Amino acid sequence: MIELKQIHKYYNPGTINEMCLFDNFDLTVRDGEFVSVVGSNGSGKTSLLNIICGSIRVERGQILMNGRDITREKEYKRMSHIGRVYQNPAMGTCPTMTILENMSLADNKGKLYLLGKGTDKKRKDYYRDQLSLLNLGLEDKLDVKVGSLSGGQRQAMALLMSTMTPIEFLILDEHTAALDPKTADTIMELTDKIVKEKNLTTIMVTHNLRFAVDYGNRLLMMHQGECVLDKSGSSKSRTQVDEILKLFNEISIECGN
Ligand SMILES: Nc1ncnc2c1ncn2[C@@H]1O[C@H](COP(=O)(O)OP(=O)(O)OP(=O)(O)O)[C@@H](O)[C@H]1O
Repeated sequence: MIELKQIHKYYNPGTINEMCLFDNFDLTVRDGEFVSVVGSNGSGKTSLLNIICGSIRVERGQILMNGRDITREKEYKRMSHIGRVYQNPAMGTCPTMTILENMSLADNKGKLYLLGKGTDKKRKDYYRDQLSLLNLGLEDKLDVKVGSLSGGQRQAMALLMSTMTPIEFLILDEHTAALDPKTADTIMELTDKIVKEKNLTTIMVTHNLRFAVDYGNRLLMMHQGECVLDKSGSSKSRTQVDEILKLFNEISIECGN
């Protein structure tokens, strides 16, 4: 479970550009929830993910992970429990290394890793098995540099790599946004499969309202640092894209956009 309690987040505090994004913001994500987060540009979605991952600090409030206060814990420590996939496929993989090296790197997340050390046959077979789940033929290209793969192939690898070690939480930051519609569909199906198989508590920020509606068991809409919609259970499963779009438009009109 992830709990954010009375979070205050200011950008540029003490300057003329000071901006209060979160003012007493609360959110609880329960175990096993797959939360889709939508919202207009600048509504605070990425900041929310950054606060959970420890990439940015908060001025006030508490962040709890399974009841443990991690508010002051460094990002690298938190990330041993969290997998994160970014919008840019280049963020989650190393382009100058081969598929095998990337898999080995992800496999050794959090451990003292010696690049010179070879990967034994058993481990190589395991990587092949994992890669074959992607149905992209990458299991036969272990020696190919990841930089030569397509964006979709790299994002599939980033997803696999971020969920290889035992994690509890998966953070998806517009992870299909840079992909063509068909590849985005494939990656989304793969995401759903991994989330279900590994029973990961997941937060997915997306601008794709169809994905937000079709996947996950909870839907949040953010606006100006607040949750203006929070649907779960049967209410979420009954939600239609049109309904979300209508709310989006109403909010935009209110803001004069
Ligand atoms: N490092 C920063 N310094 C100053 N202001 C920031 C910083 N990061 C974000 N902001 C501001 O905080 C607000 C929320 O930004 P954030 O990136 O969290 O929104 P978002 O909902 O993810 O937007 P988008 O959909 O465009 O990615 C915006 O007004 C943005 O300008």
